[in-house]
Amino acid sequence: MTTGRSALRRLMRERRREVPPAARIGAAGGLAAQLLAHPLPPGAHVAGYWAADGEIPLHVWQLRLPGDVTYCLPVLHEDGRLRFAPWKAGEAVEANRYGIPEPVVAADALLQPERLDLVVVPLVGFDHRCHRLGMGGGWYDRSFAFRHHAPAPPVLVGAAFAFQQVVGELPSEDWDVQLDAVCTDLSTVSRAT
Ligand SMILES: Nc1nc2c(c(=O)[nH]1)N(C=O)[C@@H](CNc1ccc(C(=O)N[C@@H](CCC(=O)O)C(=O)O)cc1)CN2
Ligand SMILES: Nc1ncnc2c1ncn2[C@@H]1O[C@H](COP(=O)(O)OP(=O)(O)OP(=O)(O)O)[C@@H](O)[C@H]1O
Repeated sequence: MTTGRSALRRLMRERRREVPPAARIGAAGGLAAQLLAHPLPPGAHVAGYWAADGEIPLHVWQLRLPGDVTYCLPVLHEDGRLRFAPWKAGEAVEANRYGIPEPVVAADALLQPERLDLVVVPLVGFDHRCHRLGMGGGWYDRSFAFRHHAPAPPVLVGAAFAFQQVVGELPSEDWDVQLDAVCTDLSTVSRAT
């Protein structure tokens, strides 16, 4: 069902980009409230993303995180798996090959995906089973493939506008990593256990 996936991806990306600025800012606040309901261990390492292509923004959540939490952003790595770099507002970033800013840090400051407690995962579409349709690079699926056989942490929580939930079920592939939950501006959908 590769065609189904690419047509849906195009449609959802268009809808995401069409959200007016005021609605986008309001949605970021609603999303933050949903995300903050997830308990974090003391000194947690969490990953967000730098919103691009109309994605729901994470800045409100980032600003409201407890002071002992380390916020990280994804960094593309040549082995096809993401690394995560601690990042605070104002620190240096550089556009990656997709034009998405990523922190400029020394290699030894990068964290492996396994090191994180909570990962907020960008997505294009999701369904009631917490299956995810991403941008099509397979980055999150490769990086968190270990979650097929291992329990959380990291807890994987998708972030989306409520309208990104599809009716019915997404066509899925063997490699798709199911999310533990998806938070939207309006509510949280949890994976059936
Ligand atoms: N904000 C954000 N950061 C992220 C992701 C994401 O979805 N959102 N990723 C989630 O995996 C990774 C990057 N994956 C991406 C995969 C494809 C495209 C993309 O725009 N593709 C273009 C054409 C490809 C190209 O230019 O080579 C397109 O589809 O139009 C962007 C990011 C890591 N960082
Ligand atoms: N665990 C894996 N091992 C090897 N290749 C993988 C794995 N997971 C995904 N891929 C590859 O990644 C490609 C893209 O996958 P898919 O279309 O599901 O990406 P996506 O989840 O939408 O993207 P992203 O995570 O970048 O947002 C697939 O064609 C597949 O070949």
